[in-house]
Amino acid sequence: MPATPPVLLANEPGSFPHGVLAERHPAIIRQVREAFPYGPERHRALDALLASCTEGVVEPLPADAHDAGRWAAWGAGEFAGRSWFDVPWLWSESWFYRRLLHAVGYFTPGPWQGIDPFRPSKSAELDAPGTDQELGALDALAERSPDERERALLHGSLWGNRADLGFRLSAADGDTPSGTPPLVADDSEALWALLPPTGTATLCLIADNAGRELVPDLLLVAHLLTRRRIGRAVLHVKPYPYYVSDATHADVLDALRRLTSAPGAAGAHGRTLWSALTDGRLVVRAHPFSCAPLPYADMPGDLREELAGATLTVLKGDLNYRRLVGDRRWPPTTPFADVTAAFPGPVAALRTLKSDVITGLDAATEAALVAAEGQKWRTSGTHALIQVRG
Ligand SMILES: O=P(O)(O)OC[C@H]1O[C@](O)(CO)[C@@H](O)[C@@H]1O
Repeated sequence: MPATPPVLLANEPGSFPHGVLAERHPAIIRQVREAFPYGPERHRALDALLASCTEGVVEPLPADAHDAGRWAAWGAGEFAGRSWFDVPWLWSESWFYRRLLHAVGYFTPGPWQGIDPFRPSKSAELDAPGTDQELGALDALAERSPDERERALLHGSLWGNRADLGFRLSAADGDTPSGTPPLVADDSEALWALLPPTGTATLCLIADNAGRELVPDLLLVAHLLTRRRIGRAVLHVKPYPYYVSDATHADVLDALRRLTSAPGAAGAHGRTLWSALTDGRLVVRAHPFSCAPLPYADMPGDLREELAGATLTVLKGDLNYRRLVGDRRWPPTTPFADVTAAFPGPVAALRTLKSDVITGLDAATEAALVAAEGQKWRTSGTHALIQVRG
């Protein structure tokens, strides 16, 4: 393995991480302000957060915050007093969402306690007419062979990470603007090989976004249960709202209701999931580490033990990928197996490319991407990967 590069910071103007802190976070604060009729106190707290995250320094959580100790252990003490731009990017992004929840009173006893500031946008996505069309497309899939169906559902889950629920029947479906292949790595055969139809496998699916990503994730789980490629699934979601659209338990219930009220194949999958939840074949977990600003290499013992017992853990999305391989600008040909060696048990990443982090490419693929797009392919979300380490 090449020398380990440093973790990404956001202190280089013009870089992708810098843009996230300098532009995306202020835009998220604007979006949240408009999501609900928050009172003056909440607006003042949002003003203070805006000033802190753009020009200020990391300030510790109030000592009585329920998770002050946890965040202290995760680095809040070490980074206090430093510019948000000078601490690891993964850390400052994660800290932003924790501070945002503080600003809107999510954890504070009172009327705003437990109100997800991102709920309006999550609901709009789930309720959009496009979702009906996409769910309707499942009926046409029923006429395809089981293998084709399975492949389409895997790709639905993969591309759902782009918030683009398309049940693609082939890897070459869709074009990238530069004409390069959408999939930069495809270990799907290895994934299927890990899940033969014996009905005994346990799948841990570490979910990413709610709505139009979570729906195809759930459909994939329903299909795997039905085909007995798995006997049990554990769906890991976030314990509180995070990274705008990350799925919480409430979002799982919303998605499930959307499915069970749909006609045709979507409704049937919804009922499969409902009964799997009630009989324990499907379990939802919200481990605190799911919102940790740390790589999975640092996961606590209880989570490590749980994932070690899974036949396969699937991690969805860009952020989970960054946490899986380390939030570093690896040479793209760094072997995926090497950077995931510390992960307990077989692991698969399903992700569209939305940050600079990438591993496991072959040299020809990297060269073709760079020739066609410079470095844009890393962050544009038009490429995706399926990587597996058995
Ligand atoms: O929803 P995903 O796929 O985890 O993507 C989130 C990505 O968006 C960003 O927050 C900003 O683009 C990245 O930091 C992060 O990796």
